[in-house]
Amino acid sequence: MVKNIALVAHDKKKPEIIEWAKKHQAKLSQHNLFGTGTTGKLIKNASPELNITPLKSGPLGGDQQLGAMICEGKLDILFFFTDPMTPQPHDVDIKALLRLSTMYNCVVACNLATADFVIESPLFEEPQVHTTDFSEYADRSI
Ligand SMILES: O=C(CO)COP(=O)(O)O
Repeated sequence: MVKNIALVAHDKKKPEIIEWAKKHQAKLSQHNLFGTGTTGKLIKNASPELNITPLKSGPLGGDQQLGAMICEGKLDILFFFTDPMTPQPHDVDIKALLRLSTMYNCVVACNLATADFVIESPLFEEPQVHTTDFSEYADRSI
């Protein structure tokens, strides 16, 4: 089952996601890949066989673009290697992206250990089954 997958990393975590993507390129290459600008470019340089659709750089709106994809049901998995030790100028966008991921039951891996669990899971190849039950938000316009 082909999935839409995003690859994103903060600057200090970029070497980690580049290596991780290279290690898992055989699996990742079976799916539709998206990346925030800088992360996507660096992964593609290191693993040219990974066809990554580039979005804006994170601080220029890339996180927001991914959030919009999640709202529209167009993203299945978000691999987002975050840096918990460095303040980010677009912190509000990062929080918004992670909030929408939670809201819409998007699979999210924010570190290497979880990324390994997700990509090695038998569910990785299965159709996505988790959707959000919006009935508790019935007073909202969906
Ligand atoms: O800042 C990011 C995610 O919050 C990532 O953006 P870049 O991939 O453009 O560095």
